[in-house]
Amino acid sequence: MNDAILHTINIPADLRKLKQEKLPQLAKELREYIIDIVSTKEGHLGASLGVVELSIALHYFFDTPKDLLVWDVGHQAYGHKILTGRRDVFGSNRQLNGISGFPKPEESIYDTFGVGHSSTSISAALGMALASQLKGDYRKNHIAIIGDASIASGMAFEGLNHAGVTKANLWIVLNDNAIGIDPSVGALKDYLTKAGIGKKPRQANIIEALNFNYSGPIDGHSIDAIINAFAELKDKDGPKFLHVITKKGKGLQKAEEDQVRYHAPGKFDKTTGAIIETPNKNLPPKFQDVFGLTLVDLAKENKKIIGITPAMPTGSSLKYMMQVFPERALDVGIAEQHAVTLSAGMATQGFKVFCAIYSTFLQRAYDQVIHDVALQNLPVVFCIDRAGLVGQDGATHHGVFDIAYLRSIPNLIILAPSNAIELRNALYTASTYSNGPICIRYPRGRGKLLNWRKSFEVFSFGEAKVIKKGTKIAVVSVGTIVENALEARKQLENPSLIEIIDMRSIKPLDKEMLDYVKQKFSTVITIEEGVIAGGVGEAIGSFLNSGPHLHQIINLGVPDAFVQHGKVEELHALCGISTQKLLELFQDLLKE
Ligand SMILES: Cc1ncc(C[n+]2csc(CCOP(=O)(O)OP(=O)(O)O)c2C)c(N)n1
Ligand SMILES: CC(=O)[C@@H](O)[C@H](O)COP(=O)(O)O
Ligand SMILES: [Mg+2]
Repeated sequence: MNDAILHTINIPADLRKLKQEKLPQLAKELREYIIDIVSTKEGHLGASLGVVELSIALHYFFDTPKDLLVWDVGHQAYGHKILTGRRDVFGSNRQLNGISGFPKPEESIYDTFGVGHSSTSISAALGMALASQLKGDYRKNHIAIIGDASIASGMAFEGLNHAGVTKANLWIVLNDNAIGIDPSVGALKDYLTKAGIGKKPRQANIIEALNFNYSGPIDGHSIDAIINAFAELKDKDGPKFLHVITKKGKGLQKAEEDQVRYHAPGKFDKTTGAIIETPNKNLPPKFQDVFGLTLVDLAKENKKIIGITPAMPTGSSLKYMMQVFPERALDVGIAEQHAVTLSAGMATQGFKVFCAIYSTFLQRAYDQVIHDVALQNLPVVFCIDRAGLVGQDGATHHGVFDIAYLRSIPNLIILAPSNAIELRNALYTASTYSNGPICIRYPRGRGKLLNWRKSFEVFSFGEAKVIKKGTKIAVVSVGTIVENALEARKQLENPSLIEIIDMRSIKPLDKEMLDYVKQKFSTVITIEEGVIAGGVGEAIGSFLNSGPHLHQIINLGVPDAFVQHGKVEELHALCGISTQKLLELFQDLLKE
C-alpha cells in the first residue's frame, strides 16, 4: 500500500509532520495493526481500540515526550506504544522478555509513569505538574488520560480535589465509554451518562465546581474535534478537563457489541472478530467459577450471605451470584478500600460478607483490613483471587505479597486450599464461622479436578495433611503449587524418598505437623506462590530450627525482585517452582 502511513511513524515527531487531514487514515491503520497483533498474541483489546483517535490527537497536539502523558491503568495504551517507537516489537507484547502490556518508564521515555493499577494518573500527573512549577517551567503540559470507571475511584477523587486548588499546568482527559471491564456503576456514572455529546448535564457541572476549566463532552472518535478542544483549552490558566465520549472496542463489530468479553478476549479471528474457543470443552473449572458457583450454593441456604466485588464481577465470577441474588451481590466499582470497609459495616449488622478481591488490588485496602476488619474481629471473608503469579499482566498484577502482608495481622485466619474441592470446603466452612475474619487465597485459572461440586466437608483451620509419604526429604507446600511438587515427585526414579505435606492453613500453622516434620526429616523444602521474604516458609523455617538440631531448610517462592510478565509456567521456572525445576532440585538433594 503506497499511501500507508503507520510504517513511517517511528516517533511522535514523525506524526506531527503529517497534515491533519491524513490522521483519520493513520487511525484506520493503527486500529488494524492492533487488531492484527492482539488477535494472535492476546492482550487487552477493547480499551485500546476505543482510544485510537485520542492517542493520535494527543501525540499530534502535544510535544511528547517533553509534554508528559500519563495513561491511567495503561491497558488502553497499545496505540501509544505503537506510535512511540514500539511498532516493530509490539508482537512481543506481554510475552516473556517482550514489551510490557502497560506503560513502563524503563521501556520508553514516552512512558512517563509505571501503571497497571487504576486511578493513579491524576495524582501522578499533578505531582509532575507541581514539580515543573517548582522548577520554573510553566509551559510544560502534564496530561492524565483516565477512564470513566477509574475516575470514580477514591484515589482519583483525592487528586481532583487537590488539583482544583492549584494553578498547575495539568490536563485531565476523561475517556468516557460508560464501561470499565464490566459496566460502570455508581452515581458519577449516572451523572456522566446524562452528558451525551454536545449536551450538558442538567445538574451543575461538578468538574467546573472543582475549579477546572471544563470542555466537552465531545466525540472522541473525531480527531479534529479533539484537537480543536485541546486548542481552545490551551491558554486557560490552571487545571483543564476535557470530557471525550468513545466506544470501547471501536472498529471491530463484535468487540463493540460485547464489550465485556472483548476487554481481553484471548485469540480471535481478525477479520470476523470471532473468538477462537478451546476445542476441548471438558476442562477443570477455573478457581473463580468454583468460588462464584459455590457462593451461590451457600447463599441459597443462608440469607445473610452477601457478595461484594470492587469492579471485577466477571473476573472474580461474583457475576453468578449477581444473576441469582442481585440485591445481595454488589459491584461497588474500582473502590477496594470502600469494598473492605463496606463489608465490615455489613458484618457489624450480622451479615456474612464474602468480599472477593484480587490479591494485587487488596494492597490498596491494607489499612481497612487491619483497622476496620481485623482490629474489630469482624467475620468478613476475604476471597483473595489471583493469588500467585498471574502471567502476562506482569509485575503490577502478580498476587505475591498477600501472604507476607496478611500473616502479621492479628485475628486473621488465612487458608490456602490446594484444589477446587478444598476451596469449596473452605468457603463452606467460612460461611459457618462467625468468630472473626478469614482469608482464602486461590490463583488465576484452572485446577486439575473435573469433579468438584461435592457435598460440603469442614475445612479445619490449622490442619495440614501429608499427601504423599516419603523417607528422606519433606516438601511443605502452600496452596495449589503443590501440583508441581507432586508431578516432580512422580518423575523421580524413587518417589518414596520425598514426603509431600499440604500446609492448607497459613495462619494458624499446624504446629503438630511441624513437630512431626522436625523429628522425621533433616532436609525440608517449603514452597509457596508468594514472596519468600516474610512468607510462610520463613515462619516454618524458624519453627523447625528453634531447637538444638539444625535442619537444612530451602525456602522456595518468589525472590526479592519484581517478576516480569510471561506465561505462568515460564514464571514458575524463573522462580524455581516449576515441575522441572523442582525435579532438578529433588534430584540434586537426593544425590548429596
Ligand atoms: C486498583 C485497580 N482495581 C481494579 C483494576 C482492574 N481494572 C483494570 S481496567 C479496569 C476498568 C477500567 O475502566 P475505565 O477506567 O473506564 O477504562 P476503560 O477500560 O473503559 O478504557 C479495571 C476495573 C485495576 N487495574 N486497578
Ligand atoms: C488491566 C487490568 O487490570 C485488568 O484488565 C486485568 O488485566 C484483569 O486481569 P484478569 O485477566 O486476571 O482478570
Ligand atoms: Mg471506561
